[in-house]
Amino acid sequence: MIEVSGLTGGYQNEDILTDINLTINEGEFFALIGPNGSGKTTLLRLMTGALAPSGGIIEISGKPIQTYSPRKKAEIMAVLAQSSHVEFDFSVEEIVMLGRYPHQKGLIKHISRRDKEVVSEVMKQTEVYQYRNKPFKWLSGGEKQRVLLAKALAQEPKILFLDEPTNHLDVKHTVEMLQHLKAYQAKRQMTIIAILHDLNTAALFADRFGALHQGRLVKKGDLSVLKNETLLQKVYEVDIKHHSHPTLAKPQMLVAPEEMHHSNPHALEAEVDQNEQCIHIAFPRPLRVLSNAVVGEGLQWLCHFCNFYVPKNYDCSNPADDVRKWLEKAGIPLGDTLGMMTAVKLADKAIVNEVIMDTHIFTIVTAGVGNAMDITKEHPLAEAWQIGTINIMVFLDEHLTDGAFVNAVQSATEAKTKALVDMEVTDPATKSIATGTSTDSIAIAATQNGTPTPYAGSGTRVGKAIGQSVYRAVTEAIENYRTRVGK
Ligand SMILES: Nc1ncnc2c1ncn2[C@@H]1O[C@H](COP(=O)(O)OP(=O)(O)OP(=O)(O)O)[C@@H](O)[C@H]1O
Repeated sequence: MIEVSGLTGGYQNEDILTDINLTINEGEFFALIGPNGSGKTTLLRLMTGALAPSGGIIEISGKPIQTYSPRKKAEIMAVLAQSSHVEFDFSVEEIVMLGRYPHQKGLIKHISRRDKEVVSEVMKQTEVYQYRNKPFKWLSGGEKQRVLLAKALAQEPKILFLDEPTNHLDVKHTVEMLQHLKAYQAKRQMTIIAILHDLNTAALFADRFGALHQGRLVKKGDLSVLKNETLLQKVYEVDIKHHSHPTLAKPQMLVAPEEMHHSNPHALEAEVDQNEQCIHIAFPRPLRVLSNAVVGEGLQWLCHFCNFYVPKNYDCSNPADDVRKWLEKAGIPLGDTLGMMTAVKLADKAIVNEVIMDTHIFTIVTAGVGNAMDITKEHPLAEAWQIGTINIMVFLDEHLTDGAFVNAVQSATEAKTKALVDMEVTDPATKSIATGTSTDSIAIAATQNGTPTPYAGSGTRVGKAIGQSVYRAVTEAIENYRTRVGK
């Protein structure tokens, strides 16, 4: 365990760090974060005993760092410093072997079998084994960094200090190095203290975090440190937003430069293009979208919105691939596009494009009610995937928060269901009023102009605009459908 209390220190009588108090537990991965010049390296140097503090105490396993002999320190801790320039004519293996020095006993050091085993193991772990006979100076920056990490690991330290260990490493080697370190750490209960500039990497691999700002440790704690946008904004002096990693319970940070938040005043002036196969709505700039569409699902920024017609006997074994093929054929850029499917004739579509309660809102709906369902009643589940029949796309000139997007889906769904009630659409299986159809799709797309709106439920201006627009569009689309099929 490392205990830092009341630590003050710096260079040539100038204190860089003031009153640092910190406990780092055995076996944890502690990340030091903070902007350039905030004092991270200075803190690391003080903790390793390379710099003498001007005040305060640093204890390692209950003993002040000053009481450790250099040899004892080298036995328990290893340091991978920032930009270590070793340009001697050593081979990679010789450099890594230097890490074994503290473990070699006697006046005349000799390389033991164990030394050889450890060196070869760490070279394999850091993927430098294949370069073992090469001169170190021939290696690339990233390869050198991995060799120096291997040297540090060869020391078999209890505590590993890393100053920007992923400097020079590409994405693959960054992830691999930190994964190896985590595995190694778990095996040996090694404590890692690392300066990490990349907050996303820190979020993925570190257990706890300390944020330095102008020589003070302004926050320490778990992932909540990285989720604290106000803190990060103060420390880094740039707007940082966090969002959730799509597959891991970890936050990821995104920088949002102020000057890039441009106004988008004509964003709802879309071009609508329609033929028998597809309705294509194209916006000149991307809209933020929440959707369950076949292609473009989740939260995304998209410019193109397509609703494809498919016949009732369409083979739906791979709808996303089909939509991608159709988009490619039509020359519509896949990465910018949302794609839905419907078995309803596209000519039955309804468009409501107006300003409701100060909100410019444009809703387009295709609606067939052949597979209408009452969601509250027990039903045999549909055996095969069926094509969505009420497809709703809502475009708004509003700025919705993520929560407001969810509210907007709620509002649109309530309005759809009200339309089904008023149109007396029934579930053929239960004979009760339907709440939707079995495979409905929805997209809420907003320009994100203006001040963020946190709510879009039925008690809000935006929610009411969505409700009225969707109600009218669904009603008209069902009327069109019924007129065509003669029901
Ligand atoms: N050897 C030195 N002598 C005098 N001042 C120094 C020395 N090394 C660093 N400093 C100063 O101490 C302050 C903190 O530097 P430090 O290297 O600890 O910051 P850092 O947070 O690690 O920055 P970076 O992210 O840029 O590596 C800086 O203002 C720096 O100029």
